Amino acid sequence: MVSYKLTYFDGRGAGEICRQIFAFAEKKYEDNRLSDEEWAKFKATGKAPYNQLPLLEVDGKPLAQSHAMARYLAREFGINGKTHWEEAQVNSLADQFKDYYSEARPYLAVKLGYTEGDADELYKTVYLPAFKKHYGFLSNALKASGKGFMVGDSLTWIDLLVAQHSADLLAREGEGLFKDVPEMKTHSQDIQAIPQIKKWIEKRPVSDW
Ligand SMILES: N[C@@H](CCC(=O)N[C@@H](CS)C(=O)NCC(=O)O)C(=O)O
Repeated sequence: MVSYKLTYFDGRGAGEICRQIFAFAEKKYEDNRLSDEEWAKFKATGKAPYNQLPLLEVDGKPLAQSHAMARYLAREFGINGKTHWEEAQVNSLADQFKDYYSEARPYLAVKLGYTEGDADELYKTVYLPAFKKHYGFLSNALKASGKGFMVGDSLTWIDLLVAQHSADLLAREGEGLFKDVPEMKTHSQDIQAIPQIKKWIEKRPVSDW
């Protein structure tokens, strides 16, 4: 049997997508959560190829970069898209999601307490334009599929990634943010109601991020 170990911090962040893929596929893995002190020691071992987390170890072999890890696991467990074309659509959305995150980062960094700044001002000038643009793209994909999924007629890992981010936004920023894209709120709620995902959300460690 293949052994999987996921090392990340004690938060959802960039580690959560792999945890949800494991949860959906009902696969066993070690959910290794490090404190900042433990991370400093781990980093010094040089085991993380790019000196960052998350890190996935498959039978002891390391793989870094959360999207590469998610793509690998999704392919292993059959939620990467039913055809090569669907897989490419999933990858396209995932790359676009990274662009959204880069644009939103100045606001998110302040809002989550990593840097100092005027969160209200950044919300108006940086975050809202990024949200409107990129959630518009996500909404277009969802409407094009017409099946409640971002791509095709079944769940892929991009649904898990987007649904968790939307759930975090709904909890943190409120429902008003989704007034022009209510279908994205429904998408998040529907994906997170999938029995394996719902079960994981109920039992996962509680964290602020
Ligand atoms: N593009 C990378 C980003 C990884 C990243 O930014 N990791 C942060 C935590 S979310 C980290 O390891 N921070 C600790 C450090 O850099 O020492 C991914 O998606 O995996």
